[in-house]
Amino acid sequence: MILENDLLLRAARGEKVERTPVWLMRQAGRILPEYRAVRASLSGFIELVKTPELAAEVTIQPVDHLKVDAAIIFSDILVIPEAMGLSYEMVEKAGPFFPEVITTAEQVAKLKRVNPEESLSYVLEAIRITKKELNGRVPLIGFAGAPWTIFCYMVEGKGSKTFSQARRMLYNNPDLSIQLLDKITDSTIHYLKAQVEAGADLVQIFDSWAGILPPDLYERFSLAYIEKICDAVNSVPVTVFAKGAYFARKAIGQLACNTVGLDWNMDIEESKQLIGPEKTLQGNLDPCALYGSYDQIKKTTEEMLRQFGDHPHIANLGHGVYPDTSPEKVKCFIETVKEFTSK
Ligand SMILES: Cc1c2[nH]c(c1CCC(=O)O)Cc1[nH]c(c(CCC(=O)O)c1C)Cc1[nH]c(c(CCC(=O)O)c1C)Cc1[nH]c(c(C)c1CCC(=O)O)C2
Repeated sequence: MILENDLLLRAARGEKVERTPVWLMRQAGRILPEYRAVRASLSGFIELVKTPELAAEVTIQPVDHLKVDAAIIFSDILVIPEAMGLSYEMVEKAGPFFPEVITTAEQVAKLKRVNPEESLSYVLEAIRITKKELNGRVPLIGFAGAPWTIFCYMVEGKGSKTFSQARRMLYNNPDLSIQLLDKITDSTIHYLKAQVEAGADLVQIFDSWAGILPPDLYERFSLAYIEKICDAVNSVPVTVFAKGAYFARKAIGQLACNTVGLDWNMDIEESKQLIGPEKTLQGNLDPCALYGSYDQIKKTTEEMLRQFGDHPHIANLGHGVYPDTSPEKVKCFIETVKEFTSK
């Protein structure tokens, strides 16, 4: 299908664009009253993720209400561990929780190789419905967690500031760690390819816990697996967002991806130098900047855009939008990007 607005895809491929495309990580979610209304009618987050018609509806809400240049499929990175046999719960105000965590080789051996058409058919169906309802208005982004970030949740069992159980396994049992990372990587590749077949126009890999590893362990236990995914998924543009991995920017620039996501700690000029001219950069306004006044938001957004200059760029925040951000402030960010870069 021909897209009416394909700015995101052209920018990802490094082509010249009339203006910078803009979307927000976590745009489909609690910032929108329309999302909260759908969510309130259900027993929980996981039910929403598993009901394709409703997942498609909340995926499209930010396109209608915020006028972003892309939709991102409403799902979670944790659907992969669940499809491998490790189910999760989403505890209100606390986040994900896995009743069983991985500690032994027997458990890793028992994990299933994901067949997305079976165990993740609800995501694929949500993608098909979304594509149909978007009707070419904007591209649809698919996604998955990076193997290391998924490993963190499967070993730790919940969110953590340090993920010390997950990091501990890398030191105490590197062989088992590798077996688990291999299995996650294999399933993730199948899953992302299935998303593309279902209609995803670009895919993003979220390595949310990249920043907690020392550089050498990051190369061995995370980047090596992201590299396999980038090599395998080559029919649509790929974005790698490794939060906190400022030490790995040069190596990330060597991956077979199109776009590199920057978090708000990463200096833009330095990132351009390290990552090089071949990659589009995505990001990286501090999500907290959206708590400022309209004038402040406009000023900090314009300053960010000036720093990216004419380097291929997709405007976004440096991480997901915080749930208590006003949608009007989000709109101010989006409109500033559109106005400032159309000049
Ligand atoms: C680490 C991670 C997770 N999930 C995700 C990541 C990587 C990105 C990141 O670093 O933030 C990815 C994710 N999760 C969600 C999306 C939807 C698409 C989008 O709009 O970006 C995406 C891309 C929905 C969600 N995922 C979650 C919610 C909130 C649950 C709700 O609405 O009830 C949403 C909308 C829950 C979730 N899911 C996860 C956590 C830690 C939490 C709890 C924290 C929180 O509540 O925000 C795991």
